[in-house]
Amino acid sequence: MLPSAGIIKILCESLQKFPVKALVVDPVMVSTSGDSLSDPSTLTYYRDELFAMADIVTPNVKEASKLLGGVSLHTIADMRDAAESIYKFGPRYVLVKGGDMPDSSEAIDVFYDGKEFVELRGHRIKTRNTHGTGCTLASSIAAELAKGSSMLNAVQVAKNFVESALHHSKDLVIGNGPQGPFDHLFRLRCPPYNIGSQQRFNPDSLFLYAVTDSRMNKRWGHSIEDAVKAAIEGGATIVQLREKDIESRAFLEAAKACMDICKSSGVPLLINDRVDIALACNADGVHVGQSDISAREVRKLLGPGKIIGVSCKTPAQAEQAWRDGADYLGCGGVFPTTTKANNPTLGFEGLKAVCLASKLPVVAIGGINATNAGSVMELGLPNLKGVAVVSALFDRECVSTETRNLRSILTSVRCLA
Ligand SMILES: Cc1ncc(COP(=O)(O)OP(=O)(O)O)c(N)n1
Ligand SMILES: Cc1ncsc1CCOP(=O)(O)O
Ligand SMILES: [Mg+2]
Repeated sequence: MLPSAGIIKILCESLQKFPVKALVVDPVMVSTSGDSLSDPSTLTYYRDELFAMADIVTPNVKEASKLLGGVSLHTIADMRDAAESIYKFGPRYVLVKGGDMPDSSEAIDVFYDGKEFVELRGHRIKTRNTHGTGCTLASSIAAELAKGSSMLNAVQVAKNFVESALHHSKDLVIGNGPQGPFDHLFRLRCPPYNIGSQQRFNPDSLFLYAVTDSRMNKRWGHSIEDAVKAAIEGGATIVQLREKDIESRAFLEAAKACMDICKSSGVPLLINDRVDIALACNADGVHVGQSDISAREVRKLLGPGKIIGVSCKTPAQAEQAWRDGADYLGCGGVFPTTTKANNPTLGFEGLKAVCLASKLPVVAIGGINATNAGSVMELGLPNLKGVAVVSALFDRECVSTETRNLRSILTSVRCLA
């Protein structure tokens, strides 16, 4: 908070003398509650001195209006115009935050890089505990930039963090004023972070991802529960129920039983495609593909604490999945597969392209078995966390033996790395 022109001047001089790696300027002029927090003479100094040095400027709509001489901002189009005008003051990027826009079911921020606009959409969390959201967002952006993130990435991560913190603090009752504080340390306060007793997603759990298939189980006379039990016994680190031809009622019963099995072993259980089943059995998450409900919609339905995986075959799909709030990407078919009809084979080149384009953890899928799993992990891509396997585990008589064998192959590659 820079309350006077003199202080902004001193700050600018200091920044010239001691340049910083990235400068995030949150022009704290009007609080969410509407209070003016700086003297009117600061306006010129913000616009003419500080903004030109900034990597990003992050006004809320009231501040954007003030910076632009009191223009009214009521629509996304107004926010875009404001971002364009503020960009002319010289920062590299502008983020106009729409959290205070009335009558909107979403919290939409407009990001502008001088050429293109990106609308960042989040859930509007109904709570009075919003004190300090702007400061938190700006600080989170700075922290992400310090970690080496790109600007859009940093903004998205920061926005996700604020949304999660708001969600986890929404029912706190502290203090009397119109606004309450929110809890930045919510991840420590409720280690489950997830709803219920589940653990927050650990990308290392993608190491050996067992994906079930009801036809294969039928062929070998295995129930879904037995197959899942055997996969976990053999060392599967995460399980997905991919049951394409089972009736909903039977699926839910099996999913509930599998939840009990997975919970007692500390292995996350995801449901393929079916958000309804995931909600009904309180699964750890959902995996969706490009023709399923989007990750953004799934996130709205499941909330911030659940795991969402998205199948991606291209860098563009990976970028979209990240924007939509996915936790990991499933990339494949790396090799030809007969488990999923008409699934294009990407090969190592396709897998590499997706991994390199994203910061999200990736699990490779498609035709992976004991003979080729090692070669996938030997690619040594830092965000490639593991392999997802269907037939090489479940189209076999002894699921636990196959899983154990694959796990030991993956472990030996990891030990050599
Ligand atoms: C881990 C993982 N990766 C990819 C997929 C494929 O999902 P999708 O493209 O939606 O195809 P279906 O599995 O629904 O046929 C997956 N299931 N799991
Ligand atoms: C679901 C899916 N998505 C891409 S490939 C594939 C099938 C993987 O099955 P398998 O491991 O038997 O090749
Ligand atoms: Mg699907």
